[in-house]
Amino acid sequence: PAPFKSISWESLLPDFPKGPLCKYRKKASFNWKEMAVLLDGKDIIQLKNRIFSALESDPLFVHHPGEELSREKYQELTFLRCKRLFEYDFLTQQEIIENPLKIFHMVLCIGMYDWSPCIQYLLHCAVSTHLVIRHGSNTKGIRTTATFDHNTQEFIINTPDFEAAKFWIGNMGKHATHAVVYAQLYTPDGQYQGLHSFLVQIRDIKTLLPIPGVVVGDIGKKIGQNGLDNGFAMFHNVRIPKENILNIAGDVTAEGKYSSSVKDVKERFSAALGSLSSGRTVITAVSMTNLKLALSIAIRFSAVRCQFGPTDDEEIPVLEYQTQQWRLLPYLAATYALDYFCKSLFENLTEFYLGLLTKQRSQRQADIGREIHALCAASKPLTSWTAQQAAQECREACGGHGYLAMNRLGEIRNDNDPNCTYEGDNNVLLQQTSNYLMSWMHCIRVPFESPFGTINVLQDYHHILDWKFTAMSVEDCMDSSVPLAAYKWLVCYLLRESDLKLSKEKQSGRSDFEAKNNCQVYYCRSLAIAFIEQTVLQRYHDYTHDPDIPSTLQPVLKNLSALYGLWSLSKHLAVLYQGGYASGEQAGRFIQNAILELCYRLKDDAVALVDVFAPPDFILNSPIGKANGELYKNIWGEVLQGSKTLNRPSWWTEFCINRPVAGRLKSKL
Ligand SMILES: CCCCCCCCCCCCCCCCCCCCCCCC(=O)SCCNC(=O)CCNC(=O)[C@H](O)C(C)(C)COP(=O)(O)OP(=O)(O)OC[C@H]1O[C@@H](n2cnc3c(N)ncnc32)[C@H](O)[C@@H]1OP(=O)(O)O
Ligand SMILES: Cc1cc2nc3c(=O)[nH]c(=O)nc-3n(C[C@H](O)[C@H](O)[C@H](O)COP(=O)(O)OP(=O)(O)OC[C@H]3O[C@@H](n4cnc5c(N)ncnc54)[C@H](O)[C@@H]3O)c2cc1C
Repeated sequence: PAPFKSISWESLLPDFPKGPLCKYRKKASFNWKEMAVLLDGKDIIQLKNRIFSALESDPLFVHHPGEELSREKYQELTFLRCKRLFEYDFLTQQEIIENPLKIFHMVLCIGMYDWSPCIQYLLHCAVSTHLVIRHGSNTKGIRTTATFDHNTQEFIINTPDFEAAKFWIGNMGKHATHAVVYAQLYTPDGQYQGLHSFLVQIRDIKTLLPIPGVVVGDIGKKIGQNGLDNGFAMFHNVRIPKENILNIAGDVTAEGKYSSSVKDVKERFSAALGSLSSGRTVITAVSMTNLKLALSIAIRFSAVRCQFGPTDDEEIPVLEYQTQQWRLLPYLAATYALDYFCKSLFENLTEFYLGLLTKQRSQRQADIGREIHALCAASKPLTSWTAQQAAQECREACGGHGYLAMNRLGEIRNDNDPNCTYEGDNNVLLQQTSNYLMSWMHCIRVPFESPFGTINVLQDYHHILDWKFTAMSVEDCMDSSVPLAAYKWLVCYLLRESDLKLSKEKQSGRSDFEAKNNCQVYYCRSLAIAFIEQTVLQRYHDYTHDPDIPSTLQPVLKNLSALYGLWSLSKHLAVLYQGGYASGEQAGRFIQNAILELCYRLKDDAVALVDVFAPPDFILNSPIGKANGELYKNIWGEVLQGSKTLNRPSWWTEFCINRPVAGRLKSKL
């Protein structure tokens, strides 16, 4: 990040309008602008400002308060906005090469406005990764085939039946003309060669009508993201040129012989699916961004909305209540920890991609691929579920106003929901992470490390299993080193227990498949979750305790780190006791009291902490979340903009004239 002193705050981060939120802003222990510059740096803040102001000034992105768009209209508008994003072309190639993290910020800025155009745009950009890949979770079981015909030098793509249809595919419902189709490859000798991807034209580029042999259409209304057109497709012996195989995993010669630099079918499978890691990393960040949106709204609301008070004539902001603090502030801490984690994961991903681009074939490159896969297969579940729970908590934390669609919490919740499912169902993905961790069990006795160091904790496995909770007071628990130590024990313990359970299952005669199935709940699933929480906390703890962090910001950052760690850990208290890490009444009580104390200490910083990451009002688009904190004026302003707010309903005669005759239709039997 750029150094603090060289920056002009006025141009980069303008002050917020005066209003009811000033009271809390004045109480903050730190300067929110200094924090924003520390976390993002001047360059990224400028990029964000550029994108936000382009969207705000563009009539195509204007909001339509009080207006219900039909799905067809919303899809059309989304497509126009997506086209406009291509016209803006916010980043030059040079900028991306110099700082790939800018792609990440660009995507999230657009998504803060609306995920539908953002994802549509991403999917168009990412056509080279995977527009279509579908047999649900079990990708090995995809039944679409690609058979090479060496007489015509074409692949024949075929969907055997309706159940094998591609379904859910983004952009495919109405407008995609080409798709990347994953299919099982067969060579003319009848040999099966595994999963490969192919570029297939599905619609005519001039008329948008389907190509002969392709049945393609829209799957219908979804719970959220309705600007996006998700579709289905079936292929009836559709012929595509030989060059359309995307030869990541292997290729076919003109004579129909299969060749691949990766000999092992299993490795080819991983290579074919490797691109999914980028999607999962992006979705981790998308979910974290939803946390930012939901919390910006709920915390600003809570700082202004007053209910009850110590005396009859004094009402206090609901943020002053312990419950409200405990419901919201741990999610605020999670947002900071996950934001940092997302950036670091993206950097890991960039290293992986650079290796791919420079055709690295080293062991390290392969290990990076495995580690990234294990990390994002658990970070996507962690972050999407955290955002899901937070969106609901924020909705309720804003009371009735949270349920008003104009305040956007419902949209955030519904648009976040599929993050738990697409690019791999969360529960299915967690198994990938636990498989990876279990695979390290055989190395436990020799020195080992992973490229990003996330499994290095296992080097001290035997020693860590003897650790105990040693804090002697609440004050002792106020640093993230305490939950971090507990997490290290938890990961080692759950790894040992999962391994033991698997061995027992196998010893009792169960097949490998059955044995694994019987270890899912309370063992492997908990292991994967504990591992990713520990990794997020480790990275955030290291960051917040770095001596280079300005002393003006370090106390609040350390509080956030401690709160995130303790709050996440508190969900595992039963296992900490069960496994003997904690004992007696005090341990649990210290953790609970430390959480409450940290919430209390952070409450006066909460508004400033959301000011750091909240997008401008136009982007946040929530009257109760506006930066001026004028809750009631903002709500009224929006309510009165509805074109029919004060109108008599078109069906008024049904009420006033055609009155019901009570009991007229009652059964006479
Ligand atoms: C300068 C350079 C800068 C570069 C920067 C990079 C920038 C990148 C930006 C890119 C943007 C990307 C855009 C994405 C847009 C995202 C926006 C959101 C839009 C969402 C749209 C939704 C799209 C979809 O949903 S697509 C469909 C996705 N479908 C799935 O995910 C299916 C889920 N199922 C699976 O993935 C698999 O089948 C799985 C994992 C369940 C495997 O099950 P199975 O039991 O059959 O196999 P295993 O025996 O467990 O595995 C065998 C072996 O393979 C390894 N492996 C599996 N997957 C992977 C992988 N992805 N990567 C690596 N390795 C993998 C597995 O670990 C096993 O290995 P072993 O060693 O044998 O254990
Ligand atoms: C909004 C949206 C957009 C999408 N866009 C695309 C797209 O562009 N391209 C694309 O290809 N796909 C897309 N998808 C599909 C998506 O990738 C799949 O829905 C996802 O991978 C989950 O697969 P599934 O629906 O078959 O669920 P299933 O696998 O049928 O899962 C059903 C339930 O069974 C459980 N389950 C399954 N297997 C196991 C197991 N082994 N152990 C324990 N539990 C298990 C799951 O946890 C889940 O709760 C999209 C989905 C959505 C919701």
